[in-house]
Amino acid sequence: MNVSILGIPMDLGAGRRGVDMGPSALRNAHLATRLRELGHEVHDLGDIGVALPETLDKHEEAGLVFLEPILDACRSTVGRVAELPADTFPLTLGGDHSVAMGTVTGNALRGNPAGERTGLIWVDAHTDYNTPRSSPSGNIHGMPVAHLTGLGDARLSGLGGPWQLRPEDIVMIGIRSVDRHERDLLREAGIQAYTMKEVDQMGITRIVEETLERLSGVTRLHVSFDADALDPSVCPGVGTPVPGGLTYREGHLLMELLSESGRVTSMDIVEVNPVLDLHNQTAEVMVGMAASLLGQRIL
Ligand SMILES: NC(=[NH2+])NCCC[C@H](N)C(=O)O
Ligand SMILES: [Mn+2]
Repeated sequence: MNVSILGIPMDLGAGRRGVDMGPSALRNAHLATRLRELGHEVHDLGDIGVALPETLDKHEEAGLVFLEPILDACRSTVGRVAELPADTFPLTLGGDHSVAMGTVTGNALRGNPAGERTGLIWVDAHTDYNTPRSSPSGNIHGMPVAHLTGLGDARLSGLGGPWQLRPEDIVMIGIRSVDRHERDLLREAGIQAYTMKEVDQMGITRIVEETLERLSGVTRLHVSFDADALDPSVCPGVGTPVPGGLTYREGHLLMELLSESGRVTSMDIVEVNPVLDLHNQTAEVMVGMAASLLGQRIL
């Protein structure tokens, strides 16, 4: 396959600094080499330009911290991803999870004049379904999914023009941290979320079967993988760790089964924070996850 790597070195959406170095840490963990070893043709397109917080006044507008520079980066990302050829697999590297507003929208619009439906598999400890009103922090990385479905601030929810993600086309896996008002919004939208309780009870295999069944009507499928979905013992380099996460093998099994389905058309790796990491362990684990999604097998 043809794989296009694109970095979005942005930490403006997170409460702690450091995930702007995520793309660099992932490249250092031999991302491209690992994928080439699997037989893929890999093109690294470099990084999207993102403003540095040191050059900005910390600006909060209507409950949204750093709205303007985040909007700029997401708009550039939409443009860059949407123009990629239909036969390439975009692998986008965050950055905090607010980058997903750009990557998901860009992939949904990419070579899609007929308006085919896009499915989103959100692998995360958090549902990231806050709006500026429900958010306890004002940090935009807690809000991308809400904006993708049209809630919240009109500038962020309008990144795809009239395009919006349908709540029925979203499945979340690994969830164990949801804010109080965020929970009500999720329920109202009817988004399918497999919490860690369901992961424990049902196992990853059944969850993947149900997920693919639920998303059987979509032709394009994006996986947005937040490193904090995995347990902090596996991925310590994250800004908002939550105990009780996916094991190393659960993460790989999830990627292996999705890979076998042959239906995933793009992926993000986000929230890798080298400042908080141990010898780049988190980036190395996440490179392994991408490799499993792109065909790596034990035997
Ligand atoms: N992508 C993330 N790490 N999101 C964490 C969000 C934390 C919290 N729910 C908030 O909205 O502030
Ligand atoms: Mn997230």
